[in-house]
Amino acid sequence: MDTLEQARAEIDAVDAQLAALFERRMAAVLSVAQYKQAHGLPIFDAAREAVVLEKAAARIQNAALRPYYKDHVQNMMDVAKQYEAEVLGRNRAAYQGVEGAFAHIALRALFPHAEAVSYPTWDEVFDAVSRGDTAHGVVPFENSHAGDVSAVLDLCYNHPELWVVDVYDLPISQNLLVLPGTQLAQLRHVYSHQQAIAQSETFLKQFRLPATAMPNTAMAAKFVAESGDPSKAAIASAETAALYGLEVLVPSINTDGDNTTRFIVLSREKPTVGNRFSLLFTLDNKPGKLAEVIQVIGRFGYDMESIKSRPLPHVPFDYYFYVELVGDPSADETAALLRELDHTCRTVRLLGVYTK
Ligand SMILES: O=C(O)C(=O)C[C@]1(C(=O)O)C=C[C@@H](O)C=C1
Repeated sequence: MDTLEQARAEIDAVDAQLAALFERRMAAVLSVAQYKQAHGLPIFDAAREAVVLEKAAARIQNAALRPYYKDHVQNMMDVAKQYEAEVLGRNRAAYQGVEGAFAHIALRALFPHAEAVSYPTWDEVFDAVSRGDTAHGVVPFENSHAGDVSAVLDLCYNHPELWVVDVYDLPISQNLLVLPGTQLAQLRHVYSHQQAIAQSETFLKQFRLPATAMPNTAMAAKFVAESGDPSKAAIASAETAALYGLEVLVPSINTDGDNTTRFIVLSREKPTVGNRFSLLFTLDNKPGKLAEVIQVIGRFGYDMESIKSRPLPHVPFDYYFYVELVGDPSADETAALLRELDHTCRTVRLLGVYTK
């Protein structure tokens, strides 16, 4: 046996032992999952993971191997979480913000029985779904008045492992929330999410109220409630007022009466059934390329309900495109359309399949 063969024989022997240990570990993970199910505990346990990683690092003699081993153990835990989610019926959904935020209201409507798990940023919602900590993620995609939530579209672009499996339109009514008994004349400053501020622009201008952006509307309400300061107000939903002991001083201050926010549902599982689908594509910078794509879509008979373009993350002055098409994504023509677009575009990817 030469050295290569010898080394590979050793790898095979170690892998055989690891496989048996992997099965043993997963059997223990299954017991943990069942315990968590019985006691209503979340799958993800950040404190436990930190302890597991610390113990793992301490067991490695060779310092150069330590970071690799930590990665390996983290991967094992990520796989364990996916397994746990699977056996527990994957009934967790992620959203950004705090209870009462619009994303939380949308999540409740979409998944009334799921455990709603809050994350501080959209980025972390995407990561949670990606890692399998939650089966779904609910994030805002566009607002009928303030427009696209571009950062979310960029995250979709940057997470090719995730799919959009559903959309949900939530009518948004922005209300001016104050401490009980406060009058309009007492107000000096307003706090809310940047989009809610944009949606209430006319009202804020009319009453000359400066506004400060916060990560979400519910956090703004919480901040106003905790400040105890009657010169401060928040813009948020009526549900949020009840949650934080605030009063609706002026209801529906949003400029656009039909203000609606569209939320998308993210999943790691590829959807198959729906009457709409969305694509992300990039093009070579040549004359007529975009027109060519639009022509192909038209030739296949798909009605295009939306088209957006965004700067490519990390590539200055290059762009990617998003389109939403009406049609059956499982039809043979869709596969043919994607094959043809594969030739026309630099890259093309099916992002979502859902019913509207
Ligand atoms: O110990 C647990 O709580 C587990 O679910 C097991 C495990 C692991 O694989 O070690 C997996 C997920 C948790 O976030 C922490 C640890």
